[in-house]
Amino acid sequence: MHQRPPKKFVPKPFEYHQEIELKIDSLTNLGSGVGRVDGWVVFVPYALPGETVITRIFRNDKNHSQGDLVRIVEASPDRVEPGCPVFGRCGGCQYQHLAYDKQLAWKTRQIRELFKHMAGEEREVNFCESSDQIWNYRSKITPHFDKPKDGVIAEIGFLEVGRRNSLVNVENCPIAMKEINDALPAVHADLRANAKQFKRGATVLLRATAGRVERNPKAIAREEVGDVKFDFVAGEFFQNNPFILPKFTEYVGEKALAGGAGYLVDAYCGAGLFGLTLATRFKKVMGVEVNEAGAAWAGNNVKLNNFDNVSILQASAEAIFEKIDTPAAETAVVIDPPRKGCTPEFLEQLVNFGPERVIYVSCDPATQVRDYKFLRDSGYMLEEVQPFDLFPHTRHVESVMVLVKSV
Ligand SMILES: C[S@@+](CC[C@H](N)C(=O)[O-])C[C@H]1O[C@@H](n2cnc3c(N)ncnc32)[C@H](O)[C@@H]1O
Repeated sequence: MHQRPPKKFVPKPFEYHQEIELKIDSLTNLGSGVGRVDGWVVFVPYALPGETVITRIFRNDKNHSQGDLVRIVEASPDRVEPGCPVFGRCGGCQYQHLAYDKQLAWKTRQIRELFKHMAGEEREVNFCESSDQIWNYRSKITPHFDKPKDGVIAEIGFLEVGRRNSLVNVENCPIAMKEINDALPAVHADLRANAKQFKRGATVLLRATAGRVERNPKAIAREEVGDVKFDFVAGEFFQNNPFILPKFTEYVGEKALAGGAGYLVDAYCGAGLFGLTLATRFKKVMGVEVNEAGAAWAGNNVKLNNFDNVSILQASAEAIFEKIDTPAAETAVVIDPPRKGCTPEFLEQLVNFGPERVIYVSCDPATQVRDYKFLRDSGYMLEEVQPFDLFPHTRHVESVMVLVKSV
């Protein structure tokens, strides 16, 4: 007898908790294994390509089903021991059980598949560039806890896989930097000792900065990339894998310069990462940031590093090109929008300005490919796609597209 199904369970094509044997042949960009039964797709998190597994179905959707991994009948040679005791329960990492070079290969392939499915193109994608450090790389974590019950905090950690309101206690996070892990037990102890003060749950910040850990989101943090210094507000955005930033910014710089541009626009500039690391190679750099505090700190970083050829504009990227007076044919534009990508208004202004090349940096390749189609249809040719693994052991990947004006 199978367990009683939830009310909304659709009983086709599988029964609730039916166990089936499945051969896994690929990985989705959410990190789930994919297998097929007579052509019907079944997603199984933590099952790897090449494996035969037993899965227990818990949901049938319109064109696929979802199952839990019950048992591995035949393991992949790429399966490795995860580095974290709560891997598989904690929602933070999806790939700790997959050999690192295969993580890179799958991230590369997933971007290739986005081009195929979203843009109808067979595209070469360069092999994903690895992070120099693949454990203890994250410079920021933000664990949560729920409202204390009877003065006791239960878990302090991250969302449990597949849940919206259940946390996994995380005492040590092997992808976070060593100083964060060194500080974590005292942070847990401190929160638990003060549990009675919390009327509700909260999120806490642990930001590694200059060899120490900052917990105040309003404090000023510092990062250095090569010999460029960045000050920013600890709770705000800064790329959180410092071990890959030198080669990441170097690549963006090399591509921005490749057509001979003397001017650089860094749209969505944050604390100024691209504009400032590349400032010495351009005659003039203009950074644009919508966040007022962010823009002020970017301006501050210009002074901190004594650049006299960089200006920072506090504005929405949508409204910058009217203010940019550099010759478009000699200007390269770096864009690095949030996950949702660029707005149509921004893209229209960009192509109306018509820079010689656009280096599009994105942490969500799906919205990036969507925006690429607009740029392609507006006369930009895709020269190269280079993923960077800013987030080892997770499903996330940073993707850089190099687009050159062709008409
Ligand atoms: C993914 S971050 C990149 C920041 C920076 N390039 C870096 O690598 O550190 C995106 C940035 O875009 C800013 N932003 C979001 N919408 C914007 C808009 N419409 N115009 C300008 N900046 C925007 C955010 O505040 C954030 O700092």
